[in-house]
Amino acid sequence: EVSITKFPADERKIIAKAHDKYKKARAGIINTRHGQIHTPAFMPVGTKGTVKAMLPESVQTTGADIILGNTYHLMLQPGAKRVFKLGGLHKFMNWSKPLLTDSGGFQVMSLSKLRKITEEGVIFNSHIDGSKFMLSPESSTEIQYLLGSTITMAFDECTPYPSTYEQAKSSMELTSRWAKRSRKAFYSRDGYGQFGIIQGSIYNDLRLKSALDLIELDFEGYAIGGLAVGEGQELMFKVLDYAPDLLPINKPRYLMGVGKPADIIGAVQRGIDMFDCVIPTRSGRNGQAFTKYGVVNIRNSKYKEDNTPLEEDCLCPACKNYTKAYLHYLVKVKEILGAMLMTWHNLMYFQKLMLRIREYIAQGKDFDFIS
Ligand SMILES: CNc1nc2c(CCNCC3CCCCC3)c3nc(N)[nH]c(=O)c3cc2[nH]1
Ligand SMILES: [Zn+2]
Repeated sequence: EVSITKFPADERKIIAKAHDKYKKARAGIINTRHGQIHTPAFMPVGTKGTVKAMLPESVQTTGADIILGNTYHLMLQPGAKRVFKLGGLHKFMNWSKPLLTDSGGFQVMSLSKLRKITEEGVIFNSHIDGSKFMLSPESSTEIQYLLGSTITMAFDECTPYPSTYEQAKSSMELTSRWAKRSRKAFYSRDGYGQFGIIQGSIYNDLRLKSALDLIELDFEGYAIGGLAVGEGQELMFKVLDYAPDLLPINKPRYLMGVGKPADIIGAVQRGIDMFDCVIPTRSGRNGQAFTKYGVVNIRNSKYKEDNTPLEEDCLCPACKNYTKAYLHYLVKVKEILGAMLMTWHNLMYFQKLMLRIREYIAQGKDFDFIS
């Protein structure tokens, strides 16, 4: 029977670290209806039903087990009911592996114009044509069902940073009430799961209360929200020094919106299993390549006659068949192939990082220095 098992708890695949600094790092497998997810996992972002500039089969060759769909964009255009009628997002975008969709609240706050937060949900105007929409725990959960998400996120409010204690408290309490309604609206099926999202900003008692409220709802996994919202790495790690431990040890923990390689390594060391971030795709299109030598801004004129690959031992098409000079040229003249090759390399880089982290954990080795 395939289900979103947390980690094969009986086999305790969670490998507690010998070295006390890494005792919270763990490697595991999440079994879903659409295949396995090896954790720690990086999830590329597919904003409008596609990982920009990539074919799904290319995303697969980078090693990604799961990608993100986008509830906010897809509900506006082409509409969740239409995607459902067309066979669901997996079929629509030709991605047969796991799909995680965010609940949409975060995108509404960052993308839509006029919007109003009420107890019921968020009322907003589409950034496309200004028409009026409402996202609520019920409608968000239904939209994610219609899209066919493997992992559905509870509808939450991402508490802005900075927030006073009072602001963070009332925001977290709203998220707890919405989580209850999201859980009630979720149609549970084997191999599919719903994750709760804890809030509480930087206040540890609020983070604890949020975790207790959500643990009661027995989600298949838990996300830590309200981070990577401008607080900076130091403060984020301060919260991560305790927040993951508030969550059930045998269920997946997802840190939303993170992050750069160093952020990912630090968060894995603190017990996080899943990540999503637009950095490899968005910065790739903007000419930034992640390499073992650091970030290469390929538009820099020092590369215009550099006949060497980004990374001599990288197996991606950009490194196997092309030079920095060619990538420099393509990005400068805004050729589509430039976006494709830079994105492909960055996704490969992030997946290689996750693979090495999983290997180091499995071998009981420290993985502080890799990035
Ligand atoms: C970048 N930092 C950050 N992102 C957060 C996100 C979004 C995570 N990424 C979703 C994808 C974005 C691109 C399109 C597809 C969905 C957060 N989402 C929710 N629901 N709650 C957060 O507290 C929450 C907090 C976040 N912090
Ligand atoms: Zn490469």
